[in-house]
Amino acid sequence: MAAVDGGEVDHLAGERATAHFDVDAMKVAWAGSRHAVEVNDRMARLVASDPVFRKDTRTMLSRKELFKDTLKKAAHAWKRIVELRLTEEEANLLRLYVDQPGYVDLHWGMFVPAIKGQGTEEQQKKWVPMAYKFQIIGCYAQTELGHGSNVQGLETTATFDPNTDEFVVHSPTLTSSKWWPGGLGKASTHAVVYARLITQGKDYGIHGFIVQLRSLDDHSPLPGITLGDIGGKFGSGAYNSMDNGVLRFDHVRIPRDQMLMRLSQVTREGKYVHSDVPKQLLYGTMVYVRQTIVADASKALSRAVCIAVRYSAIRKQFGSQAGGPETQVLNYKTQQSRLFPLLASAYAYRFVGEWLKWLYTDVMQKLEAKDYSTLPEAHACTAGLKSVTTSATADAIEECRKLCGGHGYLNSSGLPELFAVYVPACTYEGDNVVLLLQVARFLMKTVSQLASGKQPVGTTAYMGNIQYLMQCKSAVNTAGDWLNPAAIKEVFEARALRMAVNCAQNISKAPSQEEGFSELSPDLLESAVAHVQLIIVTKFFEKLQQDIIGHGVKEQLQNLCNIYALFLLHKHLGDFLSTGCITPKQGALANEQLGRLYAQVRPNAVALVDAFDYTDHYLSSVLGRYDGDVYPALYAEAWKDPLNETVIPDGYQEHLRPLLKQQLKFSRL
Ligand SMILES: CCCCC/C=C\C/C=C\C/C=C\CC/C=C/C(=O)SCCNC(=O)CCNC(=O)[C@H](O)C(C)(C)COP(=O)(O)OP(=O)(O)OC[C@H]1O[C@@H](n2cnc3c(N)ncnc32)[C@H](O)[C@@H]1OP(=O)(O)O
Ligand SMILES: Cc1cc2nc3c(=O)[nH]c(=O)nc-3n(C[C@H](O)[C@H](O)[C@H](O)COP(=O)(O)OP(=O)(O)OC[C@H]3O[C@@H](n4cnc5c(N)ncnc54)[C@H](O)[C@@H]3O)c2cc1C
Repeated sequence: MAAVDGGEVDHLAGERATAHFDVDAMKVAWAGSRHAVEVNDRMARLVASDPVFRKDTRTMLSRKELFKDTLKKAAHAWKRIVELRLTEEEANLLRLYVDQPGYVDLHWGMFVPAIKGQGTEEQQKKWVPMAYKFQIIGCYAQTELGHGSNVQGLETTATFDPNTDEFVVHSPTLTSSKWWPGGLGKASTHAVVYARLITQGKDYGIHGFIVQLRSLDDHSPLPGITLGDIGGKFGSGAYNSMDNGVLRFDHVRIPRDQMLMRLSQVTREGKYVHSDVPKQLLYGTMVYVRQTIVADASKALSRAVCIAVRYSAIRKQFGSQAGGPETQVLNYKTQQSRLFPLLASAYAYRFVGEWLKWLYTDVMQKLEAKDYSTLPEAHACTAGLKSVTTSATADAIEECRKLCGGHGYLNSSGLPELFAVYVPACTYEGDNVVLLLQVARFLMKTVSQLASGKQPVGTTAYMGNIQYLMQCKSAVNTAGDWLNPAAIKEVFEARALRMAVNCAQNISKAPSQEEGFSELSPDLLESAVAHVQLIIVTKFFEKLQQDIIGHGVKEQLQNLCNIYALFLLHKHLGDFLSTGCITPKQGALANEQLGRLYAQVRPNAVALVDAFDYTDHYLSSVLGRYDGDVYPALYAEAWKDPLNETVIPDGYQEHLRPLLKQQLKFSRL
């Protein structure tokens, strides 16, 4: 039981008793190993039991108070990490469970990886130990006021001066101001800055540079540097704990050896030398972070679903006859058909995230061995999965809020803040539409190479089966036939391939490839989504092939996998019908099967969210409490609001009383 701060009575005990599987074994399947369950649990409890990490009044703090609270939590987390000699794995989890975005996320998540990925060994030796000891704090300064998506359009310049062996970093225009980097506004002492490298009069495009921003003595900005926070953001609490910043350079000089030189170098004389590696490795930090964002999607989605499932089991409406009990809203078929696909998606994203981590590690090993062949696929997979999982998760959190009715709209439900903190994931680390267009570009390239006989590999291997997939017809005859993984995989592959081939054919009719791509871009987005959904479905099926232990665990995962796939089929029925992959009758059978699967999930629903093993502290929701004791908690929470500090509100004398008196006068007219 994970709820360290839950009450004595378990109002959900009845729900837990109906589960048909071993919840502890499911925790292992979810976390990836028994070790992962143990370390997650230990770090979550450590955070939950520490009063410094309280967050129940976070949404009521002013921006300044919230920021200071974030600094305090980050410093305290670091103190605990050092005192307890936590491993890197433990420290990362501790920060995750602190659950308050802050400069440390960018320091560990982007600054350090950028230096490790793009710095030479010598540069890593110099900078990484300082970063590891927090002697410096770093951020990732790429985006500018004028350009974010178009990285090649960035305007900041770094001009080499051979007289002094320095780069001169400069912001030539207002739009070249760095804008958005997290941690930049108030906390960072250093940044990895992306700027156009100019040497010997030639512009060599975007490169990374380590730039010191603030004094290590008194934290004041160094000469020539203008720094600040860019202002309040969407929602209460939420991402406002982060100091997203603005940065301008006025001819700031840095030593030549602060250019990140693993991929290309500038010599003492100012000669530009590019190593024999693809230029796109410059984007490596983004690929790394996109991969972690997919894992985060399952975390955020499972959190929202956990709240909505538990509350739906407690909440009762209608159905009372002659004083009998009312119906739990979780028993309504509409509630199930909205909620259970989200539950299934949380599991699907968890497993595809696990696979993506493996893919990323594999590609990195190949890159070390100078094999760059898998780079395009790694880019397409990270970009596509980041895009599809974050968009669906943001929508799902909002759906969970609605599934909790009016109380879901209260900050104390945890859902508004979760949404506000999560929704920028659709934009940062690459706008989701821009990233899907990258996937589409990769797909169009793969389709065009089919004609030349090149066999696609990896996640596009199915395209090699083009003769069959372009004309096959689904053999599904009964609702039960949709439980056959081969039947599902076949229609997902046929849909993805046919959509891609249709796009490629239509592009080829345009005056130019570029015009065709632009004109067809809305269709290309849908084609990219179909391909990415196929990856997620396939990886879920592959997970089921693995050794899954524990009573009933595999059966539950099979149900969830089928729900995920058939829900997508139902939602995108238009794609499957218009490409001729299935008939309307087969579509109806899929929907019939979905209803049956929902009925099988119903008695297991609460246990399936218990398997996420979240503490009440992490959930931070009165509706999602482990013990289900929702109403007293809701009632108590209301009284914590600053508005309830006085019975008569501030402003009564100036603004309410005169109004009430004036109304009296009018009523005499
Ligand atoms: C309640 C509390 C909850 C707690 C919450 C917890 C945590 C929250 C805390 C933190 C959140 C974490 C992170 C937030 C921080 C965010 C950071 C950022 O946003 S950093 C900035 C990110 N910026 C972007 O992503 C920019 C997007 N743009 C691009 O990536 C490129 O410009 C784009 C669109 C790919 C285009 O590239 P470009 O070179 O201009 O052009 P082409 O399209 O022509 O591409 C040329 C070829 O290169 C290939 N390519 C492109 N990218 C890559 C890549 N990354 N890797 C490999 N290859 C790549 C592309 O396919 C082309 O290949 P071909 O020529 O077609 O073969
Ligand atoms: C909370 C948050 C944290 C961030 N943290 C950082 C950070 O730490 N460091 C950093 O460097 N940056 C950071 N960013 C910036 C982020 O990476 C960019 O905002 C993101 O890459 C999107 O770029 P943009 O803002 O230029 O959007 P734009 O590209 O201007 O997007 C505007 C619209 O145009 C559309 N669009 C753009 N190009 C195309 C196209 N080619 N085809 C079709 N449609 C297109 C988009 O889909 C979107 O609808 C952060 C952003 C946010 C919101």
